[in-house]
Amino acid sequence: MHPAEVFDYEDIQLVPNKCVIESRSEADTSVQFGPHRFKIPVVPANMETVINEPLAIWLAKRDYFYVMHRFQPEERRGFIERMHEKSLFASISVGVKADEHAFIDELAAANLVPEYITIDIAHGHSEAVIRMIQQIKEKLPASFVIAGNVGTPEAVRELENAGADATKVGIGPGKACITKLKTGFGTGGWQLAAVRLCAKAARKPIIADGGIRYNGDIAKSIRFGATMVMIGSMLAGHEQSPGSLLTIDGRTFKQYWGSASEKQKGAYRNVEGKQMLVPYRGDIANTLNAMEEDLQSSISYAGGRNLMDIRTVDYVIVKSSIMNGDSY
Ligand SMILES: NC(=O)C1=CN([C@@H]2O[C@H](COP(=O)(O)OP(=O)(O)OC[C@H]3O[C@@H](n4cnc5c(N)ncnc54)[C@H](OP(=O)(O)O)[C@@H]3O)[C@@H](O)[C@H]2O)C=CC1
Ligand SMILES: Nc1nc2c(ncn2[C@@H]2O[C@H](COP(=O)(O)O)[C@@H](O)[C@H]2O)c(=O)[nH]1
Repeated sequence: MHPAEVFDYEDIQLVPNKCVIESRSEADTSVQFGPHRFKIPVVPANMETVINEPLAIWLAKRDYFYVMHRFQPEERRGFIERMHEKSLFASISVGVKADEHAFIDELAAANLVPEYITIDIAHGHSEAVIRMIQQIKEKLPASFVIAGNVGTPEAVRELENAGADATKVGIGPGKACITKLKTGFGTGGWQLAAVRLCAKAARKPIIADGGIRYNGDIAKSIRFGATMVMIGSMLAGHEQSPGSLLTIDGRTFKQYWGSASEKQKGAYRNVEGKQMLVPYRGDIANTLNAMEEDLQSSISYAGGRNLMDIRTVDYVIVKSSIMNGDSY
């Protein structure tokens, strides 16, 4: 890989084009992803401190994408039923162990078909994920399958060839992640470049997952080939976020922990995530509205009218990668 091709969000600036709209409100940020069209190309991370059932309902009712986490497996069947009773789409996560294969069989036998199924494991370029994709495609062919996480073009191609409808890119760039420090592997520090390489190889949509620190990083992800952007820490600090609210020295925070943290696992075994606090940010509606408005502005700077007009703008690399502010 040429060094010039290795960069992260903070290293890139997009180059403006002549504006063709009279108001930012004319810019259309919506995106088609699988069977639905969503208001913005943003999905809260499928983590226990980021999404829960009330927030999933809130998001689905307002045309935002969501992916429910997989850490209360006994709740998932009822969750799908309750979403469908409300005429809302059901979007769940699964792992790859034997009981997860049994769960897919159970859904198929009950004719319960989630609109979206995300296969969520740390190292998604594996036979275990390929087997799970194949099983879902055989038993629940109408479900849109998102597989991950991966960090290479080869992995994207292999999971797509196995039947995945979308792949999720990002090994170790997350705020609560310590994979890069504990294992030496991943896309931490060059996540945006990894999204670019993966998107060039992809024939299906890519989700850029992890490392988003500013709203402008959403536009940068779209520029480099993502169709959807998964966000954890920036969406964990809200009134609706499941983590507990804490006040320290007069400042309010919400809990945020990695899905591979000791807190999530209940034991210090194969830990690749940490627990932390994120500033409390109030109503998530305001944050999502701000993301939409900033994306409308991005589209205007791109000289376009629609989200995908961002794809073709020029860019410059302005400085070297750092570790994205993360620490162990
Ligand atoms: N995006 C990211 O960078 C990362 C995300 N995570 C998140 O943490 C959660 C837990 O992830 P995960 O531990 O994969 O889930 P699981 O504990 O469900 O593991 C899934 C399966 O994959 C195996 N496995 C996991 N990692 C590896 C590996 N490196 N090599 C070989 N086999 C492996 C596990 O076996 P065994 O446990 O016996 O090895 C298990 O059988 C998920 O939500 C995941 O998304 C975790 C780390 C990185
Ligand atoms: N290496 C780890 N990555 C994790 C863990 N839990 C979640 N994640 C990934 O992070 C993103 C969110 O990133 P953010 O920068 O927006 O906060 C999430 O979607 C997962 O892919 C973990 O324990 N270890």
